[in-house]
Amino acid sequence: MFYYIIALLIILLDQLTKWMVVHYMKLGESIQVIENLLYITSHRNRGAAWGILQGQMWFFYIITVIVMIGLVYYLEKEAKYNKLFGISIALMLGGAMGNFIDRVFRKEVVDFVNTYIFTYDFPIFNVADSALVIGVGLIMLHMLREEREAKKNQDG
Ligand SMILES: CCC[C@@H]1OC(=O)[C@@H](C)C[C@H](C)CCCCC(=O)CCC[C@@H](CC)/C=C/C=C(\COC)CC[C@@H](O)[C@@H](O)C[C@H](O)CNC1=O
Repeated sequence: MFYYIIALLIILLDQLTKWMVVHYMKLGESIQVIENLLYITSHRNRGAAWGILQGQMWFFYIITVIVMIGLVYYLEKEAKYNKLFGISIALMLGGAMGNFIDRVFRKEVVDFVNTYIFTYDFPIFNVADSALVIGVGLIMLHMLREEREAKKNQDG
């Protein structure tokens, strides 16, 4: 149950930030936060990461529903016994849901975090994307840790 609250908090934070960008900024408007590093730019994306698959909403609905069913399944089956794994699933669940809500109600995803990493203009993303990427990263950490433990047990 605790993990669903994390997912819910991610969804609320994601939707709140997107709502503020939509209501207080014009499309394309940019606010500098840290010069040459971080800007808040009001942006919309009808695709997935890097704008791939523009407008393929049905594809996104199907993929997102499959991803969320898989995440809930793992959360119920495995993650109850492992905090790190549970939190990463919850982050991904919240992130997937955040963008899913945009795709259903807005038919596009609101993005606003505009970072220039080493002058490369990284695609503009949002809280939901960050939760997804952090969740993916934590899952990899969890798998590495499990592998190391398994090896240690094997070596005796
Ligand atoms: C983060 C997943 C993208 C997110 O997937 C989702 O919603 C999921 C739940 C549903 C998708 C239809 C299915 C996964 C597609 C996988 C994918 O796309 C490859 C992901 C690579 C990833 C490594 C894990 C890199 C990171 C990229 C970015 C995020 O950097 C922080 C750039 C984000 C900007 O292009 C922004 O415009 C995107 C826009 O907000 C819509 N977001 C999505 O489609």
